Amino acid sequence: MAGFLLAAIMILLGSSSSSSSSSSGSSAVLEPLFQYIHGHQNEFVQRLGEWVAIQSDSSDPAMWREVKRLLNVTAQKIQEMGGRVEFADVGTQQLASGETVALPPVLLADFERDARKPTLCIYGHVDVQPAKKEDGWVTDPYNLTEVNGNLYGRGATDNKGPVLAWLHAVEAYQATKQELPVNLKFIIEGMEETGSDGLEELTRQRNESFFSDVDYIVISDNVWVSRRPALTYGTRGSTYFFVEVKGVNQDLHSGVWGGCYQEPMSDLIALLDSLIDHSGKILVPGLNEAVAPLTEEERKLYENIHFDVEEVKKEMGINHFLQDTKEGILMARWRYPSLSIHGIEGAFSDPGSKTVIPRRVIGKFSIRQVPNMEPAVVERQVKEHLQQVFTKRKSPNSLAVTTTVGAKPWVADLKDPQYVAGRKAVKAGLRNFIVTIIINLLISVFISTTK
Ligand SMILES: CC(C)C[C@H](NC(=O)CN)C(=O)O
Repeated sequence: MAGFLLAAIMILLGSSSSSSSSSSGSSAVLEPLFQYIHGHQNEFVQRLGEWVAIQSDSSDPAMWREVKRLLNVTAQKIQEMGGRVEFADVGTQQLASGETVALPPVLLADFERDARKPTLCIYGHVDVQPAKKEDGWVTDPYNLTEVNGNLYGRGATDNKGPVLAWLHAVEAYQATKQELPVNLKFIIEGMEETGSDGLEELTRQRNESFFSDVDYIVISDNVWVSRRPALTYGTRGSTYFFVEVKGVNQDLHSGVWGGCYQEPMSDLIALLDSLIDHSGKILVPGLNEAVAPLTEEERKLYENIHFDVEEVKKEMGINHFLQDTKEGILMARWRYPSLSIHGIEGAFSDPGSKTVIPRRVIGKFSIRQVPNMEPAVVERQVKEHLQQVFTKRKSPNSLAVTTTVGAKPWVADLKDPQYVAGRKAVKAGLRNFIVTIIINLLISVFISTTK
């Protein structure tokens, strides 16, 4: 929690060092800010606990009321700090049942503007993906719990903590009567975890209004590679697949019916197994061909990235990576496509045994895509491949493949002035932070020796 807040402060201070504002990233600003943060740590964590307790699961339309509740809580906090808020309508979604429902709105907010300062727009989301204790959580996912100095709760990192960190940074500036070095705007959504329905269209519509004076957008919705600050300059895209195999019209007892007909689950397992091999290679024909080739310049970038393979192995409990080198592992995570199987709906997954043969199962997997892959092409390639495998099995069951999400990959130019400024800002913020820590240490040593 303190890490997110620190990162937010670092960015604000970093931005101030390049603006003409009288505020500066000196210890005169930092000192009261850090004191305020230190003194309100429990309150901040308690607020994060309240946010985590709101089950804002955007994958379930029945839970959208909770998504809206948290958007309201966020708006209220912004208003209490003097911000203006607007809930922008982003249309409707048709559910599998055929019913059409209104999507949770997107929260747009801003604070009083000073024309001499640059304007920073913070993007964040307050929705989460489903989480149940049975999924393997050690603690209740919706009850923020501290274990060995770390806070665990659904959405604590992705993305409630970072959104709150920004709000707490504003609170700290205001409470200590420090002038914010930038103008701030917020765009907070509640549908990110299911593909940000309506968001792209909204940003287009508001390009000439809400976004017209925005100089920089900050997306605090990613993780650092190590404990060193990191700027994300690209993310992989994603297409989410549902593979439905339907058999008879009721679940059957394996002792009574097993052996006399083709079970949907066997078809599904064969289909899922045809997607990827033991080395992580995606077996869908044509899919890897679109991947942008690795240039020497790009390869070199990976050499300097701090990522301690042995430490990560220990921390994550991974005893073997599919790649042999740090660079190979990072490239597999960032610049090559990957395919992950997430679950099977309709299959028995509770503890204990059950001898039922499910009549209908839906396999779920997703493909992370990279430049120059096109979600529409990937979708076609996967559907054709699955159909071919299914046809070869001569199964009497029925197959249906559908998709959601379809997010394109993006990669920014690291030499773009905004990234150059971002790097400088992080360095400046970090330098100021370290200087303040040293000054504080020296002061406390001086006080204790003169007592
Ligand atoms: C489009 C995806 C389903 C969204 C999801 N986003 C995040 O995790 C962002 N922190 C993802 O799985 O990438």
